[in-house]
Amino acid sequence: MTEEFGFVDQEEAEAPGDEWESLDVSDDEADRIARRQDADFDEFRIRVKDTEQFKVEASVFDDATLAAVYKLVQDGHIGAFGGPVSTGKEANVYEALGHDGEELAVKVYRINASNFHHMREYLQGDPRFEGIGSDKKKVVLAWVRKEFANLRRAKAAGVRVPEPIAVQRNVLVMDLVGHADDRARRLSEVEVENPETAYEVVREYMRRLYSAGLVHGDLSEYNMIIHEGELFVIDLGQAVTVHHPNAREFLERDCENVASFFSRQGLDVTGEELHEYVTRPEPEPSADLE
Ligand SMILES: Nc1ncnc2c1ncn2[C@@H]1O[C@H](COP(=O)(O)OP(=O)(O)OP(=O)(O)O)[C@@H](O)[C@H]1O
Repeated sequence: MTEEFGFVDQEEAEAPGDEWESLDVSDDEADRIARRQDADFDEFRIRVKDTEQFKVEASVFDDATLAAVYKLVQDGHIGAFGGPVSTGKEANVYEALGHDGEELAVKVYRINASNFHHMREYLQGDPRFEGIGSDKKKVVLAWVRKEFANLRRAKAAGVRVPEPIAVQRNVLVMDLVGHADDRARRLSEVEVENPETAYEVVREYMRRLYSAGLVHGDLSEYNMIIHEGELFVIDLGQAVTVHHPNAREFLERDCENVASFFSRQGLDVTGEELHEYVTRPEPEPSADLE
């Protein structure tokens, strides 16, 4: 970990919930901080912009993004910022330290680089985002909050995902899987010692997600990470509810991707059979047991 932001010792703020009805992305606090004349924020901005890492990352950390990070520091979610874990076209993931030294992953979306037409396809038809409109910033910010809510829902359904901690504007804070010096690896990068067990875990997670009303929508060996033998599902930004008009198509594609990975590991599995397993209704509790 490098480049301390400084530690802001405050009561741990409540992480925002799934209350989509009250979601108002235009009235966002980080935007207000960025616009406001605030001596503390100005000092923070100068301090951060002076560090080597942020000079390099100037395209990601515009003033509004810095203000979002500032708010997360003030709220006690982030204590120190580390280097990048992954740099993508739409988002970068950084290591960070929390309030009590816990290791975090901070995913920062680039509003301008995001493919918002693609995002809109997933948002339109999702009852949580009715009336989202076509304003680019609104769409991207809704996407980030959607990823946060999806992580929560997946976790509540018993799917192993990084614990979501906070979301602010285009910045999502979650638990880091693995450690800064011992990174979690993508399923695609590891040698799967016991593909049968791994497949059973993945198919169970897909079933639990589906029973909780969600379809991942981009599931493959690239969006599952492994640490100390545990498998975590990540990147739930595009996950849609089962009511989405394309939910079936997305689920079929996820099943094909997963089955094709595991057939390459030597298993005799197909996308259809996986789809059947994931969508099979739960058996009713037997009357004998009541
Ligand atoms: N919570 C986490 N803990 C550990 N590593 C993580 C975490 N979240 C993301 N990563 C790492 O960062 C990479 C990118 O994350 P993610 O897939 O969420 O972002 P993305 O921008 O959608 O990436 P891509 O475009 O490559 O799919 C992951 O492959 C993983 O290696």
